[in-house]
Amino acid sequence: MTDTTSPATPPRCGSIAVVGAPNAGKSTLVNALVGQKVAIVSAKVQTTRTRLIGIATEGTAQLLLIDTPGIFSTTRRRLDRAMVKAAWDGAEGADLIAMVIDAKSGIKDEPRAIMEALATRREPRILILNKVDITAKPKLLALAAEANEICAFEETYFIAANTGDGIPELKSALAARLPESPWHFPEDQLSDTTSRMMAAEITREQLYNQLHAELPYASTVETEKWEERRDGSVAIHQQILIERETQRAIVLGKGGSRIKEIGATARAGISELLGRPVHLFLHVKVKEDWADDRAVYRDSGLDWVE
Ligand SMILES: Nc1nc2c(ncn2[C@@H]2O[C@H](COP(=O)(O)OP(=O)(O)OP(=O)(O)O)[C@@H](O)[C@H]2O)c(=O)[nH]1
Repeated sequence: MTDTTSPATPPRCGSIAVVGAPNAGKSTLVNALVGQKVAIVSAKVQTTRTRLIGIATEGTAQLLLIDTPGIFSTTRRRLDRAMVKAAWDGAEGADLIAMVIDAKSGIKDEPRAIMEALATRREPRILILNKVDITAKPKLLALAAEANEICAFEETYFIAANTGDGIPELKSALAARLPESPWHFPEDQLSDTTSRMMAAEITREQLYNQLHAELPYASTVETEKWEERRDGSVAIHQQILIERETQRAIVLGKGGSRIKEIGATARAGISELLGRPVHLFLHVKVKEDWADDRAVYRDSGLDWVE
C-alpha cells in the first residue's frame, strides 16, 4: 500500500565548485562523483583548461560539479591567466565550494594562497583531503588542522578519489547541502560540454599521455569538421596546433608512428563516448601564437583576458 500522507522528498539541485592547486585530483574526484569519465585526468599539471560541469545524482539531488582549472600563481602567460580567471569565475556564486588538497604533498604555497583567498569569499566551503591511500594518518589530521586555521571550513572529508575511498559518504554529504530546487538538467545528462569539445579533450589527453617533456603545454586540439554519415558513423577532423615547426616531428613520431597511435587511442575513446563508430582525421598545424588567439579561447570555452 502506498502511503499518500507523507510528502515526497523534495528535489535538490545546486552547484559545487571544485577548487584546488594543479594536480590535487579535482578531475579524478569529479569523475568519481559522476561515476563516468567527464573530465580528463593526467599526471601532468594543468590538464584541465576549461570549466566543465559534471552532473552527478544522489537520491533526489542533482549535483552540478564545476571542475575548475587548477588555480596557480604563475600568471604570466595569457593562457594561464585565462585559466585562473575561469577557475574563480567557476566558483562565483556556487552553492558550495569544495577545496581539494593533495594530502601527500601537504599545504604548499598554492593551496595556501587559494585558501587565503577563499577565506574572504562568501560561499560556504568544505575541505577535501585527497590521496589518503598514500598519506600517513597522523599527517592527515595535522593537515586538516593546519588548513582550518588558514580558512575555517564547515566540514572536512578524507578521500582517495582514484580508489573511490570515502566517495559515497562525500557524495551524500554534498547532496544534503544543496538547496531544494528542481533539477536543472535531464536525468541522463552527465555533462554540459559539447561532444565536439569532449572529442578534442580526448585527443588532447592522448597528447599528454603519449608525448613527454614540454610539448603538451605548447599544443592544443581543435575540432574543425564533424560529419554525420548515413551509416551512423561520424567523421571528425581535428587540428593539433603546435607553436613551432620543430615540434611537428615529435608529434608525428618515426614514420608517423606516434600520431597513428595517438589517433587510434583517441578514436577508440571518442567512439566509446559517442556510442558509435568514429573516423578520426588528425592534422598537425603550426600556429605560432595559438596561445594568443581569441578563436582558440572561444572554442575551448575560455574567456579572453587582456
Ligand atoms: N594515489 C592517488 N593518486 C590520485 C588520487 N586522486 C588523483 N590522483 C592522481 O593525481 C594526478 C592528478 O589528478 P587530476 O585529477 O588530473 O588533478 P587535477 O587537480 O584535476 O589537475 P589539473 O587538471 O592540473 O588542475 C593523477 O595522476 C591522478 O591519477 C588519489 O586519491 N590517490
